[in-house]
Amino acid sequence: MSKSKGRILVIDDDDYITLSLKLLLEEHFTEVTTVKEPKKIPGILGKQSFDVILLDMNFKQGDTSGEEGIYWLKKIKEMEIDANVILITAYGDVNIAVKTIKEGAIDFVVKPWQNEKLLSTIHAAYTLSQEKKRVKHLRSQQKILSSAMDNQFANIIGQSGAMLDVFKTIEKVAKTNADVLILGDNGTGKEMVARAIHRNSPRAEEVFISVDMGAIQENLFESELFGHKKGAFTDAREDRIGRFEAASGGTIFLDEIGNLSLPLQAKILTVLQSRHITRVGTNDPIPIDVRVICATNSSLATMVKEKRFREDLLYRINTVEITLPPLKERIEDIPLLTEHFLKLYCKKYQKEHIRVPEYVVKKLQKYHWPGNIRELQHALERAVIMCESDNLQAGDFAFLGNESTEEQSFDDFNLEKLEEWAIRNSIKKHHGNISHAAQELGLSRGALYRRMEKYGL
Ligand SMILES: Nc1ncnc2c1ncn2[C@@H]1O[C@H](COP(=O)(O)OP(=O)(O)OP(=O)(O)O)[C@@H](O)[C@H]1O
Repeated sequence: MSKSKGRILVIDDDDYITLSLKLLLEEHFTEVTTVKEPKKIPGILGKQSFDVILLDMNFKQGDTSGEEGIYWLKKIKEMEIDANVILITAYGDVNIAVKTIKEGAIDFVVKPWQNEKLLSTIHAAYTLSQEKKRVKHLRSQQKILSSAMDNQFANIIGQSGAMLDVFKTIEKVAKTNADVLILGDNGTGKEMVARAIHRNSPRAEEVFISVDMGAIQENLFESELFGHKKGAFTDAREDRIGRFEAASGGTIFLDEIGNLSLPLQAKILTVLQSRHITRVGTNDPIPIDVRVICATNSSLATMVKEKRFREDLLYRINTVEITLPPLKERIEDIPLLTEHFLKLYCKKYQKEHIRVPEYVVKKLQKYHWPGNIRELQHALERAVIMCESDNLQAGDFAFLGNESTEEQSFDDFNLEKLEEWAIRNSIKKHHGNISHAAQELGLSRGALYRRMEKYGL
């Protein structure tokens, strides 16, 4: 039998016991350390880490109370180490056994032991300590990932009336466990708002699981969301938990809920009503403790009228509704958002000197933004990458560039219109280079900027 990589610590004052345990355990584990005096425990645990600790219960001659073992068990637990403790004694008193388990030992072995039994107890403790380590590792990974995701979603920018209302609602609803439905077109920030609710809720330390309901294949839906048992279907090679169980204690974000077919809507409704899931291939309902936030870009009210969305499901998920207006309806947020993304991408691409002139911001405010904030974000990223001067130009935004390429023919000779036409075309001719355009127009750069601002160029 191959050895486990486990590190075992044996603490017993009896030389015969420590020696025989060392000989036995060294055949099965890579490292076995023995200690005779319990007062050395803090020192050794401070320096080395172990998977399993075998701790004697009585160290003083004639003592059979087990108090000393329990004292040292408490000390070990206080050190918050990963090792699992098994107590070992010559006196198999049930009361003591119960007390030790209560204090955090994972098992209790009576001397004289049977080798097979002792080994299987230690192997179980070792496996458990490996699992504990894995969970700890996954938790810390999850914390890092969540905080990276949260940072990405940390700053919800907005000062428009609509966004100030959204901020107020987030603040009120975050503290509760109420189900929230977030409505809005693509790229308006629905997931960002969902994350903000989670981050400000009592569940903030737990996971936030986002599920794109439109992206899950219909035949895998139940297995993805509720999990499955090994063998439940051809590809179910092992037991797997679903997204609801994975979100346990935290928040589940059901994005694009409007894309669910009617039969799947019925399945989700059952889970939301009963707060239980049943893994595919089993009959055992498992309770779930998750906060549910849904989002969609569809009008669920219209879908209900057209019998494409269940009315009872809508009333189940919309305890609180938050609507995010499209960007073109909150153009007062565009300057702030532009500044925010500019800063972000200037830093990312190490072009920290780039600015956006007022006239470009005005043009951005006139654009209709079908892709909303996501489109603005990508447009700024692209513009920062492409920009060759210190100032972003309308031409750095492909869609604005096109608008300014319209040829204009004049049959009226209004001077202001002619001036605007000359400035627009000169900037275009010089590919957005303001210095060159100013030179050609016979203006200083400052004078050109003032005119560009006047004409909203
Ligand atoms: N108010 C905001 N402030 C700053 N960034 C925002 C804001 N709203 C959205 N964003 C950014 O826009 C992008 C899209 O946001 P998000 O994914 O939350 O939108 P969505 O409505 O969930 O989109 P979809 O419907 O396509 O899933 C993200 O990168 C997000 O960081």
